[in-house]
Amino acid sequence: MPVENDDLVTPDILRLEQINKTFHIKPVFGPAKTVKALRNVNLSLRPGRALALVGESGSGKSTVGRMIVQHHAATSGRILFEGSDIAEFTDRASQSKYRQAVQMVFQDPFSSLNPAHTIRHHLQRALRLHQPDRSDEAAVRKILDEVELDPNTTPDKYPHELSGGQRQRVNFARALAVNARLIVADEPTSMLDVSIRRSVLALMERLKTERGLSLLYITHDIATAEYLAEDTAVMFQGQVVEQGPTRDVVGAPKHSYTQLLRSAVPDPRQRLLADDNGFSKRAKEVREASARLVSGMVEQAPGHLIAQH
Ligand SMILES: Nc1ncnc2c1ncn2[C@@H]1O[C@H](COP(=O)(O)OP(=O)(O)OP(=O)(O)O)[C@@H](O)[C@H]1O
Repeated sequence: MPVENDDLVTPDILRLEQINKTFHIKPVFGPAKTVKALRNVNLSLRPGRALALVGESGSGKSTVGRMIVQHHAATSGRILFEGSDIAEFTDRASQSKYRQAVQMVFQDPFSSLNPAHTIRHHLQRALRLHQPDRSDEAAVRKILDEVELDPNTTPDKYPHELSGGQRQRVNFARALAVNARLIVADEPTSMLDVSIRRSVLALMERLKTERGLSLLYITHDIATAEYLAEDTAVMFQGQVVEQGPTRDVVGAPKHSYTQLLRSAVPDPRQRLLADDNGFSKRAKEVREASARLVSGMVEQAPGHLIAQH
């Protein structure tokens, strides 16, 4: 189907509209503080696609993820899932349906697995709750096979008996067991060995294309966006500074902060010293300019939006 038609008929699975999030911090000592973690964030994700949310530490990426899974409420703005405002999912039935449909995979693959239970227990529990007619051993084996874990040996293992990469695969298997439609993956590969990061990204890509899963892929590594995501949004200090098709945003960035992020892809041979050809000075200037309030987004090419400050 041509993309133009697809654009017309496919509604977003997820949409953030003018999201603001302010944290009020009351330390034991010293004055109370407010942190504007998100400022007027607008994002959208199509079903069966991946959106990469890219930015350095503290830019607000995880806050976006945690708001989508309702760990935090928005200070203002709306989050729409399949067209419905998630703030209106207040009764038990609609909350449970939403928590089934949207699953989060965290950076630490151990954090959401219970060390006292086998992998079979984790998956059967998820299946029993959400797909009771499919909670047998065959279903466990099929899901393990789907995430490329050995269906013969894995069910009896405990989380500590698996590698980090295998544990992360179990987390994706659990999302499949509950029949999730959207996975929010917050730095899912950053605690894994470099050698296996790519295979976990490849698994996510496969779940997207074969299962039709939608993915919000949160990462500080802009280079990996190209591998997985059709669209990319770049955040800095709580604001989206550039967004659009990944081939444009990552391939030909227009905002000076995205360009900085691209140029900062680490080169182990290069150290940022005083004689770094002005890179540090330029980086400081770009960061200062990019932190200013976004006054609007200019459409550079179809769907490719650049913040004006
Ligand atoms: N629960 C909280 N209470 C107070 N401040 C918070 C809370 N969560 C996040 N923040 C603040 O909000 C800002 C954005 O944090 P967030 O964790 O979303 O950034 P991030 O881009 O995901 O960074 P990282 O990759 O380091 O997690 C930071 O200034 C952070 O200190």
